[in-house]
Amino acid sequence: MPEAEPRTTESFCDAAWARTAALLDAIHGHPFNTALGEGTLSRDRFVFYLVQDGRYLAAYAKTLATAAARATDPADAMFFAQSAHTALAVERALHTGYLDGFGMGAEDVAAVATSPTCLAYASYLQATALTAPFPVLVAAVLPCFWVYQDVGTALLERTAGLDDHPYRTWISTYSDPAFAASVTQVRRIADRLAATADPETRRSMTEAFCRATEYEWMFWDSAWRLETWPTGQWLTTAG
Ligand SMILES: Cc1ncc(C[n+]2csc(CCO)c2C)c(N)n1
Repeated sequence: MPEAEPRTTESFCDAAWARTAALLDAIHGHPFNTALGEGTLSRDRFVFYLVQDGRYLAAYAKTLATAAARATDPADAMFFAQSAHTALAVERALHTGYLDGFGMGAEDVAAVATSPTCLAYASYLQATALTAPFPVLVAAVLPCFWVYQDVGTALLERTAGLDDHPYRTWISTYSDPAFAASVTQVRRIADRLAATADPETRRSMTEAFCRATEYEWMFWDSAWRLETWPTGQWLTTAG
């Protein structure tokens, strides 16, 4: 009798992270993040990022709330419900604090159109929340946590000792050890679900993880390019 194939011991998260290694390097080395770390990122680009991120967070919180509703394990439901709250409460405070400091009030923010990339990422997450198997939804929300912790920690190392750094508050949010604990938790949930998922679901989980990581790169890139709708010129302004 032929010997059974050895079962792979590599976790879903380790495999997914390895698959996105070059993309993660590209995220770390993106001019937006280099300039953010150096403190030379222009106010325009940072404001663009913050306004779009506010829109993203509203959609992301709904995605997490849907994950809480769909979770069968009460501990998972608690984690996602708590994270939905954090996304809205803590992060919105961060955004509003910066935007107020830049003289951008609620009305100025409301007047900005949601960018194509932000809309695509937010729509992708919300569609996944409503139509994909639960493990695939978890894989899709994972890069948001994980990539930010990775980027935040790297930025903290690069900017250690620079107390007057203009984007210090942003950097410390994502390099906070309490935030690292939430990354560990969501990784554990993803690994547990992947361990019992059928091969097709596991493949879809990897695809969702990669797609969301691509959107993370695109999000920073869209802020760097101050992305607009190429079709905007043909629409009359709202009366
Ligand atoms: C495009 C984009 N991707 C990820 C984050 C980071 N983030 C947003 S909500 C959340 C979890 C709960 O707080 C995390 C880590 C962001 N701000 N913007």
